[in-house]
Amino acid sequence: MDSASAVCHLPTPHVSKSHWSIHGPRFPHVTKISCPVDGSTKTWRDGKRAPACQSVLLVSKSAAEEMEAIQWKLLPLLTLLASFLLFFYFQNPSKQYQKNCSLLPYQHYWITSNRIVTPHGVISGAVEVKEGKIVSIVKEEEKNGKTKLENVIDYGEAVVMPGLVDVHAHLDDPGRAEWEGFPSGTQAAAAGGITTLVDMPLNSDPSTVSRETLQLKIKAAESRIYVDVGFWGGLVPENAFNASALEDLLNAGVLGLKSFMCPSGINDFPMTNASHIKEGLSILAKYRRPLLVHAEKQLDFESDLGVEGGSNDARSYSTYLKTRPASWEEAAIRDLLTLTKDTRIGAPAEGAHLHIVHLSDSSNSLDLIKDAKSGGDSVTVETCPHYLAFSAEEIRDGDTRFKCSPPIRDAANKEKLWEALLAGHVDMLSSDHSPTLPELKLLDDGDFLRAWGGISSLQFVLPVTWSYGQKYGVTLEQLALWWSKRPASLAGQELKGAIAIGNHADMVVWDPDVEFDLDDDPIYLKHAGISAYMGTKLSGKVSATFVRGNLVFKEGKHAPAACGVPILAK
Ligand SMILES: NC(=O)N[C@H]1NC(=O)NC1=O
Ligand SMILES: [Zn+2]
Ligand SMILES: [Zn+2]
Repeated sequence: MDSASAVCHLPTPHVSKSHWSIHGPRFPHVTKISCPVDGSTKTWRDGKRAPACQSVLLVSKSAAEEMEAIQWKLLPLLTLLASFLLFFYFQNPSKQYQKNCSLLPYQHYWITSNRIVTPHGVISGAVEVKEGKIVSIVKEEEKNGKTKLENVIDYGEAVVMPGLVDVHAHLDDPGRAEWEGFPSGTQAAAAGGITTLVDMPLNSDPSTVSRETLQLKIKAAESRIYVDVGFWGGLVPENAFNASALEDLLNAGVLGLKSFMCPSGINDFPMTNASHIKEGLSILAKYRRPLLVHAEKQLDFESDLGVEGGSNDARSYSTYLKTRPASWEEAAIRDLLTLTKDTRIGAPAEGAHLHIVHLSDSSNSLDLIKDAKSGGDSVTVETCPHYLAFSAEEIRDGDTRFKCSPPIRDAANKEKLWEALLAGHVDMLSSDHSPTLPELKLLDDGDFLRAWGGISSLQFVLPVTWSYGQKYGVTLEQLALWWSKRPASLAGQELKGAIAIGNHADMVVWDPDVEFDLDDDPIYLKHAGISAYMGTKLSGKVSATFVRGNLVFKEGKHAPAACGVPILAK
């Protein structure tokens, strides 16, 4: 080697240690090195070829030759080692990974059932899953005579449906993980057939209102989620008029924004007014992502509280109901719908979309929404299982498990809500799973006015919808539309929400005919006791849940590793 023209090829750290000393803390990809011959130092970026190294010029010719000889001797060994590792990796790309992520020993398999719910109807046949995706769907009659399937899991008469996509859950992590948390919440979701959750920006601490706070969420979710989780960002007065802050939050990957038109119950998540919401919609238009709004507007209400014939007993549900009348929902929705005219085709906020969360009032509020939709506003609305399952008349004094906002209204309202859902005026369902610590539910006092408002339901939403929907003739296709297809589309997840070729293999297997006692089953919610559903029986038992092809839940057990992924918008 001609020492005068020697170029110092930067060695990899382990090979170089005998020739180069590495100093100080190693920042990712940047290391400080020094030359032992002349003591000069440099910073070195991994993998980059360095400029001519004067230090090496001082290395004697024989030393340089020695180095080269060693390198040549090591080369075949290293090549052999590298090919062995590569061979092992490509032969077995997912075995190591899958061993803990899935309760199945393979990644290419077939699921067969007599009731597979597809966008083209319920079929008897087989779904082929490979490396996390659905690669083929074969009807029973088309299968005959074809090659024998391998790795078949036959579910017989059990229903195979797209996994549920719950666009409204409060997992409270980080900061209030003692209320719920990513591990417990996503295990409950998996046990309930939910394969994707979108986490609300409030009830965690801090609220998700900036790039930095979103990053805290993502960090808290890392390796701790059993299903896929996306995040809504908060639209609050602090960021609403700050376009660059909102864009920063949207660029960081939130799937859309969420705001409140009344106090949220969380100090660092203040309510917005119409002008904040207008600003939010104008930014969201560029991103084509939705704004979700809690639509209740406090009015100076003439309440019956304390007047003759009325009761102001805080333990009585009717007292609470009177504090949040349907007119609050109606007033908020009326305001919102003056803004959504801007979302029409050709209007200034075309591309933005407004989604009204947890509608309870099935009367005037719903009529306003219907009109806005028919006028071309980009608007959708969800309701929740608790508004479809319960009615005010049945809620016993002091049973604050049922406290939520907007409140559960009377039985006639519930009937109309079902009608609207069946007629397609309510677009989708969500859990609004919003638990807290049992002591904040004030179960002992039974004070409806002071107890935390929020229903705990995540694990039960599928059997609840099915059981209470029987009376209305709910079909499997409707369930898939309300719980999977439409919410996936709201969240911008076009590869989720349907059993279709090319989609993520997110599926739930459940038995509509099996009735079970909730108290007999393992409950994965952090505080099962505060759920209004405990102590009841439901039909429709989940037996298996697949997330991107991984069998994450089977017969009461979860896969050992939490392999859900955070979903970030691009
Ligand atoms: N902060 C929070 O979770 N609030 C929820 N609880 C509830 O009952 N309705 C809500 O919006
Ligand atoms: Zn809400
Ligand atoms: Zn909520």
